[in-house]
Amino acid sequence: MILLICLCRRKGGKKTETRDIAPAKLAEIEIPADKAAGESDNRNGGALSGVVKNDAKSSGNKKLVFFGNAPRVFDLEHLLRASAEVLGKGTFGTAYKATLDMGVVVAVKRLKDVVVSEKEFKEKIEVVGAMDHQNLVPLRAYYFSADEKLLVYDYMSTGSLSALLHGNKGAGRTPLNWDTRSSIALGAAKGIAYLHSKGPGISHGNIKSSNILLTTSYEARVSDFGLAQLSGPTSTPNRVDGYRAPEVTDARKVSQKADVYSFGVLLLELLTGKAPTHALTNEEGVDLPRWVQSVVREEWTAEVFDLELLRYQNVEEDMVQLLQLAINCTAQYPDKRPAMDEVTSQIEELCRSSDQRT
Ligand SMILES: Nc1ncnc2c1ncn2[C@@H]1O[C@H](COP(=O)(O)OP(=O)(O)OP(=O)(O)O)[C@@H](O)[C@H]1O
Repeated sequence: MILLICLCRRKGGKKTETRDIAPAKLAEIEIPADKAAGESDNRNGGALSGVVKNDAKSSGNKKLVFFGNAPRVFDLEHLLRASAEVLGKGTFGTAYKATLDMGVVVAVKRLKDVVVSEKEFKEKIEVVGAMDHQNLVPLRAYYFSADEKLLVYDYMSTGSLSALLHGNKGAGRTPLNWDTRSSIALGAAKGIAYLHSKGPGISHGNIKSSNILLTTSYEARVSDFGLAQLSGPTSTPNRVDGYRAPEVTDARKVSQKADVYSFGVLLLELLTGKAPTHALTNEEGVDLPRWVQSVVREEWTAEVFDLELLRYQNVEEDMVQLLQLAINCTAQYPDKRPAMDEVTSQIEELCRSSDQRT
């Protein structure tokens, strides 16, 4: 999960956005040992200190460790005093929206089932914190103690692509047009390609629409990078969810080509408006790659595309090309899938051609 943060700060009552994440440079803030209390989970609207465990005393002076050069406008004490609202429970723990008393809003992920030692945790999380790209949600800071592992990210107020696509089907829903969908696809592709560019062993491992977060101008930021390697087998992503590449049997051992498969499913989701679900589960949804390939190409326009997209007829050819790319990404054999930088260039080209047409 990586993050670009728009740290939403209120300065003199005005909301500002900070996006400049510098290459990882650790700065540590001493935290008082007498903070944090309570055991309860899943609180809505209470202080974060009511959620986390009180192990700061027994663990000595634990610190909130920051990444990057952004100004340190809060410390652990502020964070624990923040009012917390549950955003959702994910594979790796619970995410909270935390509003600090000076007006800063951040997202805090409280990790569960961390199996690695403190040393290993630090090594792995520093890799995450070092990622710096405008299409990633930046990890701003972390806290590690015996009982609590907290990650602090920029809070993305527009929420996730999943919520946008599937959350509100009612009359008040804002339709997502082609330009927005294709630029979300491009932003997400760039974020993933950046991760892959950091080395052949680096992959995201949990690409899905709830991990594509959006800025207020609908730019995509990929989140949740690097968490699978911190967790035990029980909390590895439940990838029998339609995004998992067929060759992935252990969700902790993913690959760049498995990310490409998951990204292909994400493209299908953007184009069809349907949530992917594995064919073997009984949940609502469809096995998107299988379903799309069962429809003959001549019927794609009538059968496959989200109805909301059909009003943009001058870009139909681009939609078909993106669908073809999604099918290539979801090829059964990893070697047949394109690399993420190739996927990015193709979407870039598509976006350019759509721009010329509109
Ligand atoms: N930085 C953030 N800003 C705003 N919302 C966020 C942020 N991080 C997570 N969320 C939202 O919080 C909810 C829970 O997120 P979380 O990443 O914990 O689980 P998930 O994406 O549903 O599943 P998984 O753990 O498998 O990725 C999701 O709706 C997600 O979109």
